Amino acid sequence: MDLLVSPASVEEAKSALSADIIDVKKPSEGSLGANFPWVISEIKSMTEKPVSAAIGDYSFLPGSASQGAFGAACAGADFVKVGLMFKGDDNALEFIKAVTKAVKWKFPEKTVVIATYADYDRVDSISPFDMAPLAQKAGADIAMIDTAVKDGKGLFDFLNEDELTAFTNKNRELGLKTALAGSLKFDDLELLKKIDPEIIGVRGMVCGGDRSAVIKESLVQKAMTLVR
Ligand SMILES: O=C[C@H](O)COP(=O)(O)O
Repeated sequence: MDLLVSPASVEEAKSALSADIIDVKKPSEGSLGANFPWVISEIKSMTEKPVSAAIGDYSFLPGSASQGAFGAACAGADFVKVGLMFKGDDNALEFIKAVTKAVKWKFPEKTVVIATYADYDRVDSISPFDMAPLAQKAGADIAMIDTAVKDGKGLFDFLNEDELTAFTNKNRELGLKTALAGSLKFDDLELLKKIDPEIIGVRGMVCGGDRSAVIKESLVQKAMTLVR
C-alpha cells in the first residue's frame, strides 16, 4: 500500500518528499482543487518520486477537463487525477474517455486517476461503484474514492469495510488499481491495510488533523512507517 500525500505549495511539498507519491493540489479550490502548472513543474523538479496532480472536481465539462488533464501532464505530473461531480453513466464514460485520451495522447506512460466521492449522495454525483467499470472501459488506470465535502466526516462515515473491500477486489478483477482517501486518520491505517488498496491518499492526517494547517514532515514519516 503506497502513501500519497497532498501538499498545497512548493514550500509544503518539501515536508512531503518521504511519501511514495507527491500529489499537488489546491485544497482552497475543492477536494481535488487544481494548482498552477508552474507549481506542478517545480515540485516535479524536487523529487524522483512520482508526482500526481489533481485537476479539479468537475461538472460534465469533458473539453475543459481534457485541457486541464493535458496541461497537468505537460507540466510534469506522472499521475493526473480528476473528480467526477456529476451523474449519469453515459456522460461519465464520455468524460473519462476524453480525460484519458488527453493524457495518453502524448504521454501513454502516464497514469489516469478517476476519483468519485464516498459522500456522492451529498453532492448528487455518480457512485464509485458505478464509475469503476466505466473507468476500465475508457482505459483509465486507477479508480479512487475521496470525500467531496471536507467537514470532518471521513471515508468510513460513508462506506464500511465490506463495501471498500468489494470495491478494491472488483477493481483488481477489472485490471484497475484502487486509491482510497477522505479524512483518513492514523487509527484507520490497520483497517486500510486489511482492505488492501494500492494507494491511500492523505492530507489532514499529516497536517495534525486540520487539513487547512501545514504538512508536518514528522507525520509523513510516521505514516510511511505505519503503512509498511
Ligand atoms: O488525495 C487525497 C486528499 O488530499 C485527502 O485529503 P484529506 O486527508 O485531508 O481528506
